[in-house]
Amino acid sequence: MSKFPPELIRNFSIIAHIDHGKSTLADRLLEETGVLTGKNNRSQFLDKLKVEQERGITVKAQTCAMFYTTDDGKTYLLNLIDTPGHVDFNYEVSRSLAACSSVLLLVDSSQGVQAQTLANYYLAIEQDLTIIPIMTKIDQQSSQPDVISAQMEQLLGVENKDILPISAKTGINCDQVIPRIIENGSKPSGLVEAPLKALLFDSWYDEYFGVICMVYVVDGQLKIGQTLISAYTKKAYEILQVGIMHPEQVVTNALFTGQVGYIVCNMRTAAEARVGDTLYRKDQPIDKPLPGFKPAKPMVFAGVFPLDSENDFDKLKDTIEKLCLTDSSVHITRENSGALGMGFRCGFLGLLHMDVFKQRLEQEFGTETIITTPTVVYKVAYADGKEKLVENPNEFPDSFMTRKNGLSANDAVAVYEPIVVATIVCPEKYFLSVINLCNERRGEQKDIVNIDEDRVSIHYIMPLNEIIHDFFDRLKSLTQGYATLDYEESGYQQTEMVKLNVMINKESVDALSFIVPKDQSQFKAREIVEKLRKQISRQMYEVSIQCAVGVKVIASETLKAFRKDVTAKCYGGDITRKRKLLDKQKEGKKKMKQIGSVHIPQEAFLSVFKVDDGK
Ligand SMILES: Nc1nc2c(ncn2[C@@H]2O[C@H](COP(=O)(O)OP(=O)(O)OP(=O)(O)O)[C@@H](O)[C@H]2O)c(=O)[nH]1
Repeated sequence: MSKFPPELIRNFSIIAHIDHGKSTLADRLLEETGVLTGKNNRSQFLDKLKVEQERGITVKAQTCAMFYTTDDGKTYLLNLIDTPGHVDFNYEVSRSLAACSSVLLLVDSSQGVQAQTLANYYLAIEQDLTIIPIMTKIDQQSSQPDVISAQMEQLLGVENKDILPISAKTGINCDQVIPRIIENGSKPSGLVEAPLKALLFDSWYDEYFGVICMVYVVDGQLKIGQTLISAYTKKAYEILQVGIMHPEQVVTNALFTGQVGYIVCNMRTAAEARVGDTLYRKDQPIDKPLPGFKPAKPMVFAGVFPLDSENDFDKLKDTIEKLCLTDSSVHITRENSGALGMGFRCGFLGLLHMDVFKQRLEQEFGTETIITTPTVVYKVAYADGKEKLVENPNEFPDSFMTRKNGLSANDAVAVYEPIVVATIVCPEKYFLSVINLCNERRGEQKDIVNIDEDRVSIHYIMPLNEIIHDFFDRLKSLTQGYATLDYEESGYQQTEMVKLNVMINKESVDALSFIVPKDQSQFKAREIVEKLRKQISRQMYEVSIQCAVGVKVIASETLKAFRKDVTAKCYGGDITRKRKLLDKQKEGKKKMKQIGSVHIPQEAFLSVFKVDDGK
């Protein structure tokens, strides 16, 4: 590819609330520039993963180069960097934005400004990007262009005359989008003659090429055969292939200042490609790396176990390893549970990320897995002043010491939980229900702003633990789907939590223990033992189901002894039929987990893990 001077390059992203039409607009732009032709034209080209197509959401940011020649004969290189829209993936949004100079800020002309529009807008402002406001879906009957433009003016600091109304679906005004990007968007501001500084902003694993890194050449240039150094690890890599995504890999052998493209070098694992890292040339040392990103930090942890731990563990291990090659933001360690056998402790960016991972796992793995109740990472303080991060309920202390003197070093004295600032945008008529829900979930009101006559934007400080347990679903159902949510982590705050231990016939079932606010422990304990009683069928002997905090039992149920006589319906003495039924019963037992002498069906675990606060 010829060397494009930075003034002929525009790197931009499309940012919007989920479902406001980013991918549809991206497809339009690819069509306008001839990237999508009959051969590869399918809707939403940028949404590559199967899960993305099934759920219609973008999970992983994809990038595509386009060429556009203006009336005065100048050819521009436009790099579109698609961004995911869901709250869990905010870190992907910010890392994509670091490769851009401008953003198309897209707002649905009937939905208006939503929680993620605001969150993404602030991310773009923080990074000093030029904002090109676009109002889309104007073909819709429910579209309210005047109301929504006024909202955009008020909340997004844009001028009415700059808002471009379009329909990405029918194509109205879509031909004006690229000219706007060229005229109003900023060019990259790097230094052509300076030593190379390339920002690694995305990576994935390709079965054929291995690790592929997306880079933005901030200063200088890079070429095939050069040796690059990672500013983070100081490891050296030889560039084996360089190119652009157009939309598939197209080899160019070099990338120049301001360009975005991919490199293949001898990186072995996705973990080596650290997003936010600066790559520089071995023969051109640099003073300091580019400012990095906030590293993606797992916020929600859960255990993942095969249903049949004896036979399927290796297969699960292979599948998880394979998935992690393409999604390095999942954090994996081995976990051994007395009840569920060998499995993995996995850390996710949020609940949607966990859900997407689970769905991909089931697609690849082919069978169902057990995912234990998700938990956040607690910080536990000990008497000797040390602190420990706890991501597994089993490592949570059984009790906390309240007295000041006579403590030994290992005594836990306090617990802190992660908190977030949540932004909820909803119609005013649901305002009270939303406030009640937030209060119920231990939230603390920060402020409330009227967006317009009908809608409000509500800010709450909330424990993350309350958000990960079906908060979003409850919010949606209370507001008939109208509320939108975004949240940002905001450190830790001291709290009072206890660990609930579940015991079956006095034996502790590690996989079922979980952490709850102290003042809800009684209610939660009752709920668990009742759920278990319903799910565990009667056995040959009496079974006690108990829930305890430390050694103190706070809820218990007893199942009376009983043998389910599966042959009762077989009148007469057909011994073969009777044998068959008994065999079937035995078979059924195999699908159960044995806790001591008690067989617990998978459904019992699943029912406890299923988030349901009974409201
Ligand atoms: N009527 C109409 N529908 C549109 C338009 N643009 C997008 N849509 C529809 O809106 C829905 C969401 O569009 P997407 O392009 O998938 O939205 P997105 O913002 O990429 O979604 P995420 O990637 O999940 O954030 C789809 O059903 C589109 O067909 C438009 O201009 N007019």
